[in-house]
Amino acid sequence: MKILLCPDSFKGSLSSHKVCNAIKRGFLRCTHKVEIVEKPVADGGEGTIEALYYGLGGRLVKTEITGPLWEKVNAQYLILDDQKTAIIEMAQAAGLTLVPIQKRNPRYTTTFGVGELVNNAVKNGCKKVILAIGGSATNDGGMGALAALGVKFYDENQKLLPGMGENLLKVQTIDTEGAEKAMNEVEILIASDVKNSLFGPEGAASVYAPQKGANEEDVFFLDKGLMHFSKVIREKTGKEVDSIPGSGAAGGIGAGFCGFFNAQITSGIQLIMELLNFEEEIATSDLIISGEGKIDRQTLYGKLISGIYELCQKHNKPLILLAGKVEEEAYSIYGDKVLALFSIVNGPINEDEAFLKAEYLVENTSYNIAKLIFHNFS
Ligand SMILES: Nc1ncnc2c1ncn2[C@@H]1O[C@H](COP(=O)(O)OP(=O)(O)O)[C@@H](O)[C@H]1O
Ligand SMILES: O=C(O)[C@@H](CO)OP(=O)(O)O
Repeated sequence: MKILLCPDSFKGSLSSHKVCNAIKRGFLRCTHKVEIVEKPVADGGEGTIEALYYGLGGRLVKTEITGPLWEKVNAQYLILDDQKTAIIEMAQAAGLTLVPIQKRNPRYTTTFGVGELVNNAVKNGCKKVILAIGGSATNDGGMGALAALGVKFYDENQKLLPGMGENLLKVQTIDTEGAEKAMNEVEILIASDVKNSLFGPEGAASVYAPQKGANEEDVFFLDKGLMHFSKVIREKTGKEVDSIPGSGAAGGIGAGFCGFFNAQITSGIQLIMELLNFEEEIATSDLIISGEGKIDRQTLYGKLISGIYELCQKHNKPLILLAGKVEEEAYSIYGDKVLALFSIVNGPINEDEAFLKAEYLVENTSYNIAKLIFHNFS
């Protein structure tokens, strides 16, 4: 029997890799007569590099770059074995978790470090960059990243503007003369975790800026800024970036890249599943176990598990889901769709305790699942 383990991370408590290990331990406590394949996954946000490094190998490059608050941070990206493809996780340079709660304000955070990572990869010989976006602290339309790659933005007085949400509305002229020439030979594939448009009620600022610390006034200001920014990009390049699905992901960084470089936005989940050869793994497995921190109404809509679920349906394979929390609505929504749905907690414990015991609880639930599967009823 082949069992495929492909959980997302349990945000706040366990990386997807740790969830895999704990499930495996649970099964091995029960039986060794089973082939277990571990494929930790991620949706393009935090944890993407870790999951892809585990699945694809390659070389991790560590470097110091500019963080979202303009301070220095350590980050890493992955160069695949072809030596030409780099995988960059935006959250490493501009992630929300890099900003303490009291300092969160997407008017002042920057994606400058994302541009530095791209530059570093290109200087290391990469011709293709897969940029996984999401989990960001920024709303700068990619202005910071573009600035790090040599694009200059000026206000009406010809004053050079640092790339951040606060300055989007001030951009009057754009100078691409100094842009890195090597970028002309680079293909950028932007793996986006969501499909939002750049501005408006479904845009980057309205939907995601509040979780980054913006108040109502900030949201209004940033939304106007992104609209203006796309207008000046259109005037400069002739490109309409605001209507591209996913241009509103991660504070609009995809829009900026599509405006000035050879970039395309695609679904992060689909891309990661293709890179990790998921369809074949699922088609050749007897049972698939996945999960995430919380299974709720949104789980099957656009999130990573929805992709896994669709492939399980296609190949008629049973899927078991594990989660720290299973919202009540989830049982009625998914109950008939998946083979089983388990919360790992073993009693009315609080979240701190659940996080602390998470590894043990995943292992224990998996042990019990294994006992059920391998019990001989005859
Ligand atoms: N070990 C755990 N036990 C109980 N609840 C958990 C655990 N880990 C994560 N969670 C819950 O899951 C939430 C995160 O949901 P998750 O599905 O992992 O991420 P996302 O926000 O991307 O959907 C956390 O805020 C927490 O409520
Ligand atoms: O970074 C962001 O703006 C959002 C959407 O891309 O990501 P997440 O909701 O995963 O933090």
